[in-house]
Amino acid sequence: MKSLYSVAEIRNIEHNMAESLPAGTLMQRAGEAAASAARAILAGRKVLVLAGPGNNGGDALEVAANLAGADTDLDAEVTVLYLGGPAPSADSARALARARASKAVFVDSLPLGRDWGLIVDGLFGIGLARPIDGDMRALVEAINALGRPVLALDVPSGLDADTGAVIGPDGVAIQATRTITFIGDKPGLHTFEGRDYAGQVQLAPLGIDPGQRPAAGARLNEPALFARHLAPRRHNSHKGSFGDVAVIGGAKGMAGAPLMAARGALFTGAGRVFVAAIEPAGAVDFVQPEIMMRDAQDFDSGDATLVIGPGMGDSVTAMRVLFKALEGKAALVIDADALNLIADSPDLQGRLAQRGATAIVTPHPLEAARLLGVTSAVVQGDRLAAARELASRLNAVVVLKGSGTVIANAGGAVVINPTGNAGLATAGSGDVLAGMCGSLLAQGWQAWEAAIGAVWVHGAAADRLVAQGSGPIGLTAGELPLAARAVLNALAR
Ligand SMILES: NC(=O)C1=CN([C@@H]2O[C@H](COP(=O)(O)OP(=O)(O)OC[C@H]3O[C@@H](n4cnc5c(N)ncnc54)[C@H](O)[C@@H]3O)[C@@H](O)[C@H]2O)[C@@H](O)CC1
Ligand SMILES: Nc1ncnc2c1ncn2[C@@H]1O[C@H](COP(=O)(O)OP(=O)(O)O)[C@@H](O)[C@H]1O
Ligand SMILES: [K+]
Repeated sequence: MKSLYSVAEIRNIEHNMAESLPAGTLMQRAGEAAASAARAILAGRKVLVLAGPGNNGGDALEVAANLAGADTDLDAEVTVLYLGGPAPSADSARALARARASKAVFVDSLPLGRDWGLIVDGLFGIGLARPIDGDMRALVEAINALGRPVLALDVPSGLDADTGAVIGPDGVAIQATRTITFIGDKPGLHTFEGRDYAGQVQLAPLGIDPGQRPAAGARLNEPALFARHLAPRRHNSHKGSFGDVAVIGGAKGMAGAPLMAARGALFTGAGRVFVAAIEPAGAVDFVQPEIMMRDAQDFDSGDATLVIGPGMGDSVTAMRVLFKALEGKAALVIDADALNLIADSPDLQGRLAQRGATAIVTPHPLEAARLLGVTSAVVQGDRLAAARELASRLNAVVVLKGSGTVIANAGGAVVINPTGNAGLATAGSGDVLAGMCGSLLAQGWQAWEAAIGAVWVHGAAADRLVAQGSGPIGLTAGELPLAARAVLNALAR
């Protein structure tokens, strides 16, 4: 299981471990792990180590001592820019003495030149308490402008390890190539701005075995979390075995949105797929004639799983079909315009909450903000908290979309999705995801697993397309269903 620990949880683990280990042990282990990570990505002889005033700086000094120690076989020139205060911790003071005794050269400003084979970022870790400003800010900007490989220690300096936001207002953060994070992985490295700043994330548990770590508040999505539903299909099956999905949406001028969702459902294995259009645009979809076209006004969805909202608009008809869907017993995916209608109506919010936890809601940050009555900046400022709060208010599985999609349920479980890329930032990709959620629900998956499974496969489909050269620039939502089919079949095998 890939646990993600909040800063408070990490501090707690540190606190418990400190009692059973000799002083300085964790910092020494951090310094050793980071020095091997540094060797692995070194792209030249010159190494610049940035060491800040706290224990993150102490880690950096350990790295410098290890790379420039008398006994090292590494032919590196290590320069240390030490920005420590007058009272370093005992651990940091010990690390400083070790680094001073090594071949590392200490400087007090950023040396000219840009031929660093590696820059080690030990300015701030999980102790950053306010935006980086003044000279330190200028240093961060200068480092980022160099465009050299950067290994961040624990967290890229300036990034909030809990939320993935650059600590602001108007903050800056180190842009890392790779982040080696200590004791436990952290949510902020995987969502919002975190993926861009952290680069590749590597965990160094520092010898603390999983049994000594309490359960984490969040985890990273992976197929093991939904694997129980990934069975090969039985020979003795028929289209009724894999459920019906009905996508309700498609107001005037928005006929494409429910079709995208319907294709998402069809290509991930739903037995039969309908589009019930608010404004019927045609009797057949000639690109995908398997999809059955109906009029939402008089459509009887029977037992079909409903995906409601793509391109649905806010007409009286839209409101009426949404009301009916919330009253019904069918499993439900609520997306796009349906979310906006619910945001405007405390009555509908109450009905959704009372319905039981069979609904998946798939807001992007602005839709989530409307539902919570805040701005999208507030939602993005703490995506985990926003998803948790929405899941609890709506008593539903919430998929808060965006880089590092956050999935939460009313029981407090939180998962961050690591698949996907900026190729998904294109119109219609959310519709495809909603259809995929509906498809897995229709095939009998539980709401939680349908949501995390669909999000994982949707992102992996985009990653597959990028690996084939079809993105991220110009990737279209219409390409996702076929790629998702390949990903899902590979998992099922
Ligand atoms: N305590 C432990 O057992 C371990 C700690 N480790 C390292 O220690 C780090 C946490 O250390 P700290 O708690 O000392 O925190 P940091 O090193 O992240 O930074 C705290 C220091 O920065 C100052 N500061 C905070 N915000 C500032 C700002 N905006 N501008 C200027 N100064 C600012 C604080 O006054 C304090 O001196 C972790 O991220 C990790 O790298 C590791 O060595 C593993 C073990
Ligand atoms: N930069 C990104 N990285 C990863 N996933 C992204 C990114 N941008 C968008 N996505 C994903 O693409 C989909 C977009 O959905 P949405 O915003 O509803 O768009 P639309 O309504 O146009 O389909 C979501 O699944 C979202 O998580
Ligand atoms: K750092």
